[in-house]
Amino acid sequence: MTINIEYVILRHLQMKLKAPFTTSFGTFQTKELILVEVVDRDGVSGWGESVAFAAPWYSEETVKTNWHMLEDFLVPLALAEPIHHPEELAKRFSAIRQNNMAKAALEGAVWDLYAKRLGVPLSQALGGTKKDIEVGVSIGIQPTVADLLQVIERYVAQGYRRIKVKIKPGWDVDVLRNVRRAFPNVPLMADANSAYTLADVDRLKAIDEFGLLMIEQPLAADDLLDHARLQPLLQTPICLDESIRSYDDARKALDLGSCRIINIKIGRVGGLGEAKRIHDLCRERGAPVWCGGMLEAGVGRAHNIAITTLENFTLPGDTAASSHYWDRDIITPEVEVQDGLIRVPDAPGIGYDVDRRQVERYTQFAKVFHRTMTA
Ligand SMILES: O=C(O)CCC(=O)c1ccccc1C(=O)O
Ligand SMILES: [Mg+2]
Repeated sequence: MTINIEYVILRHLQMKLKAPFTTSFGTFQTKELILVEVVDRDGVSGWGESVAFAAPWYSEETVKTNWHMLEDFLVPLALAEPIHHPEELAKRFSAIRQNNMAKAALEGAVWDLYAKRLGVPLSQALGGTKKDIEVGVSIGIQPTVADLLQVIERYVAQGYRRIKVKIKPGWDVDVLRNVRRAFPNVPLMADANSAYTLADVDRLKAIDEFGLLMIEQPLAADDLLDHARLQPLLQTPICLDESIRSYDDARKALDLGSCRIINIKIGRVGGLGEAKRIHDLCRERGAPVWCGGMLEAGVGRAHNIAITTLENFTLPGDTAASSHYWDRDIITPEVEVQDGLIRVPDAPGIGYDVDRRQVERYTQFAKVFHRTMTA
């Protein structure tokens, strides 16, 4: 198949979160994001979403650096020549270092277009087989432990398959003890977002008694070695998030024993193609994976659902319902969770319609890039 992109529209959206979301590194009140629409000669649209945040707390990429990379480098590369397969685009992008979230946003739009042209769901185009996916929910740091227990109660009642709580020094061992006491059987994990160092090893060991599924990214975002030192000292499996930006990072982490589980975020690793390669590697190595979240709007959420249909996504991810984040999402239908499950859509491409009226409402500015006329 040949994809000829006729033009690309970048839109900058701002969406208010229903509730502030607090991690060890800061609080999110609103989400700014870039929506990528690629349109081919027949007027078929493919959609992608940049998951970079407005500020460089989680990673060095931001909404503005993504816009710059897309406008000045990536969109011109995508428009330069026909594309025969989305994987080809990722190869074209490899000349540009890092900037994975910007690359993934455009690559994801091309994957959606590719699957729509084939007339198959994106999940199927990626090789996924599941008809529904099990999901969990990530719960931010709350003002008090009582607040946290109340929030967890609500999500457990909604049927989410596992609860993730954010931790940081001073909001960790006691908090987890209280959560465990109130919910002795709930599948539970904690995400530190790099808030600790090896000097905190005793505090981290103290977490072992709560029988967590895993502890996510306790140490530095760019580290594999200290995590490899830490893992043998803990019973709790380490899951890496921030540290895994490529297939090679995943290979090295598994070789070193830096983790036993990997959180795959499509944006962080540079696209669906790389996400799938990491998934395949982890399957061969017997390491389970799950799909992380970046407070995505509907388009990014749909991509997460599609990749999660691959068989080695055996642990519930962070892809919660649209209504967990937004008063009104940008897709129809919105993503719904019933009994902790999301039904995988079977319409072509991402399988949800982009609601252009809502997109308009949230768009602050946009820019169109046309293929350069030749001959
Ligand atoms: O609900 C979500 O989308 C995931 C929430 C989450 O845990 C998160 C949110 C913002 C930045 C980093 C992370 C993370 O997984 O580390
Ligand atoms: Mg994380």
